Amino acid sequence: MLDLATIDPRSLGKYFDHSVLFKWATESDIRSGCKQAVAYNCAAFYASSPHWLPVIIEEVAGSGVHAAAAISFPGGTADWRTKAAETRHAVEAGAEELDIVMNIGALLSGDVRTVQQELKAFVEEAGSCVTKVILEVAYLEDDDIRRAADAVVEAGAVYIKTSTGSYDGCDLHKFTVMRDAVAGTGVKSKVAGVQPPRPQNAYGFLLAGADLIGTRAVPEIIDALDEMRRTGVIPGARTPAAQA
Ligand SMILES: O=C[C@H](O)COP(=O)(O)O
Repeated sequence: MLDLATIDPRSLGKYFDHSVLFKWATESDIRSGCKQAVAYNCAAFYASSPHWLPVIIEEVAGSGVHAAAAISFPGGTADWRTKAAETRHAVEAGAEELDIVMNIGALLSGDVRTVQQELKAFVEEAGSCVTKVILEVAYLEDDDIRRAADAVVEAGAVYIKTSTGSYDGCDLHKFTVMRDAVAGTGVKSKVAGVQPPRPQNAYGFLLAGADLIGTRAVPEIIDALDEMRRTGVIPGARTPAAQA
């Protein structure tokens, strides 16, 4: 868990995956995002598909930031074979980390088998990539989140992730249901789509046990957390004197 009091500031970025996922992103937008990810020493940089991987790989080369892509983003409704083929292409293009969007329409229809099939194929095709599965928790009841988590654990993915950031977001309750559903399994949790993407919110989810935050707002969030680290001041926290 993140401890701002003791963390080496260069390690702060490793709690964050940076991304440029908007539909109209140009090569220039992707390159700028990569440069930010490198400057903030993020864990990975994501674009919305494998298309941008050659550009990302060029930009992050030698930095320790992993080149990453989203699969079937943002809808996740593609057939499992299409998802597997996209994953294979991403691996061939040099991806180091991959986030796939789960077919929650199938899950909510009771078709867990399709979800299991697509996740198994994803993990197999991903090989040595770090694998992450996005649920889109805003559209799932607690029991749906638990069923989705079971499929993620069964598939052997490395991370389970709350949201794409393209639809409704994630709240602390949904995150804790997801976190608890994978507790003790070794599957790690990634939070994204928190609205608004503010430092206090990112910090709150990290304190609640998130292993990683995915966000488009890396500079704003990491700058604020670093300020908190340097000053020992938590924004919004009241001092004992102020509470009296
Ligand atoms: O991983 C997801 C994306 O980084 C989007 O997250 P965001 O909506 O919180 O910026």
